[in-house]
Amino acid sequence: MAQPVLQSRAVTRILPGETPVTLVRDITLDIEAGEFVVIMGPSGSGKSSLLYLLGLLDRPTSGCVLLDGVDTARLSEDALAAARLSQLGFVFQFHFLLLEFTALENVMLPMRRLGALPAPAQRERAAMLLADLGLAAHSHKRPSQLSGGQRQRVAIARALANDPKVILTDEPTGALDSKSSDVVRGILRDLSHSQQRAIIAVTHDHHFAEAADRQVTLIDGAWSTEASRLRA
Ligand SMILES: Nc1ncnc2c1ncn2[C@@H]1O[C@H](COP(=O)(O)OP(=O)(O)OP(=O)(O)O)[C@@H](O)[C@H]1O
Repeated sequence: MAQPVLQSRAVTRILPGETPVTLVRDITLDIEAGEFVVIMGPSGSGKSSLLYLLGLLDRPTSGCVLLDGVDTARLSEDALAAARLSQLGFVFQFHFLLLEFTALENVMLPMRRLGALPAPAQRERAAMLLADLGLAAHSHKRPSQLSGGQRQRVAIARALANDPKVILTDEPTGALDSKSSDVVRGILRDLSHSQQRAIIAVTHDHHFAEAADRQVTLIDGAWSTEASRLRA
């Protein structure tokens, strides 16, 4: 069987302090290439904390996260940043696009940071990604000239800029109307099934259950019994 693209092994994250706070405990999860996994659970159950750990934005207190079989605990901060830039894509509830840049320039940014392509190729790829997401006519607009759904599609194009294996997304439909939410869920599903990218989505949006391959649930930082049963 193929190596899972992203794995967490008994990951626990405790915030130290006078009263330590356990964000997540003993989380084991394997995510395959092309798999669309949704993480659900009540507010405060640790979903975003887990996504940050899986996205190498935070380090576990114990346990480990493996990216393509590599134990990321061994990586320096610089190496982690390089792995995030080249292998992971992020989409958050609020788009975090740079307001003074056009859609095209926003999508080019991660490519400029990585520096693997010459500028004309970066521009060409950004235009292609925007066109694939139905935004060819909007590539020279700034975020303020776009609708919420269009901005979120630009954010998805930006997440795809460096051709990541994994897309991690936190409430991608949280600020969208139901029509735009349908579009975003469909795009994420297509990215997993047609492009073989692993998609991990944290959400309260129950419509994701229909789009995803697998749903797991956190309660108080740990898998719920039901999720454990599904994993068995
Ligand atoms: N820096 C912090 N200091 C103290 N407590 C924190 C910190 N970050 C998170 N927490 C707590 O850890 C728990 C998990 O938070 P997290 O944001 O991961 O939950 P969540 O499931 O994503 O919530 P929501 O659905 O409301 O976004 C919450 O009880 C939160 O208050």
